[in-house]
Amino acid sequence: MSFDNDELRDEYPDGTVRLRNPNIELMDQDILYHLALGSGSHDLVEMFGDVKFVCMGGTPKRMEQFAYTIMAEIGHKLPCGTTLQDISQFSYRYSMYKVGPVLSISHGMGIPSVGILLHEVIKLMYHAKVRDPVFFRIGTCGGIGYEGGTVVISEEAVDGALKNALELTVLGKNIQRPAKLDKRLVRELKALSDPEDPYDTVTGKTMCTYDFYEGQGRLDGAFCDFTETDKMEYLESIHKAGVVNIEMESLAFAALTHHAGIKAAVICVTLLDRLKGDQVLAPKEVLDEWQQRPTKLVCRYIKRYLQMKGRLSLDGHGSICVKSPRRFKLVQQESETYD
Ligand SMILES: O=P(O)(O)O[C@@H]1C[C@H](O)[C@@H](CO)O1
Ligand SMILES: O=c1cc[nH]c(=O)[nH]1
Repeated sequence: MSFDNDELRDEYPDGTVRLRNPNIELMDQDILYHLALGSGSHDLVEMFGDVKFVCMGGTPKRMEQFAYTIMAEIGHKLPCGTTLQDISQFSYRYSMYKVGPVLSISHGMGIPSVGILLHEVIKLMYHAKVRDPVFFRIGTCGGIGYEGGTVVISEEAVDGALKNALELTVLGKNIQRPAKLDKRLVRELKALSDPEDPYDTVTGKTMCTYDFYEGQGRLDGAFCDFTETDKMEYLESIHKAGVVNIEMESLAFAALTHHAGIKAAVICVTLLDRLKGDQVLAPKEVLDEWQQRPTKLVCRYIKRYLQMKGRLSLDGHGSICVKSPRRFKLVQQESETYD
């Protein structure tokens, strides 16, 4: 596993997530309000200490489906007659599912929503003493020059003015956080795309906006003060600058994970080519199938990682096995923890 931000990796050599906030360890307890969890009320090490992958996406449904998909892929078994529990159900904000070493969490729409979640999930990683977690955003986007159904792995995130940083107003002053993503992770994910996949998987710059309509140059919002010519000039200019897709979370996702020294990637599927239109016209069943595509890539990455770590392998009969340093058993037979 590599890190682009080597400075941070040197600073925190044991791989645990350290907070850039001295106040937290002085507090009696830390209430992760929007997750319905707390360091005083829950044994976060026991509950989350084995987490390795944190996968986020906009909707609770997508992330519940992802949790069931990854469960089947890694052969994780639930006790008979049980279903996955939404751990953050009583926050009434986000949904969170845990499947072995994988957390699947909905982040809602836009930078403020994903930003609040990232603060609390990064603190959760810290309280749980998780080592070297990898964060993924599994999302949807508008393509720039790419048809609907194309998978885009972000090389970096830029704002609507092509700035590669998240701007925040803190105590009345504007601060900027670089919105960097892990380059090696981009290459590893791209290498996991299969030539047999019936769609393209591409890499490039992702533009992140604060709005779906005017902010993304749409002509079909409730308001529009520009012409179609203005819109096309803008979209062509960002296309020329290397932007391949537009969505609404990557800037905060890249900036906050980078600031915490956490390796992260953004993988989205395009719902339309914005050079050809504004409205999302694909039927619901098609949209549902497209949304599975980034998920497949992330599943391949997680399975590959677990196989390389010797925690997941195929036995002589083609069944998935989960190994631990102390034991090796068929996961089909019982529920597993990854230690
Ligand atoms: O992960 P999702 O599908 O929520 O990402 C994009 C960006 C906005 O949140 C939303 C707009 O439709 O879709
Ligand atoms: O065009 C689109 C489609 C999905 N999400 C966005 O933010 N924009």
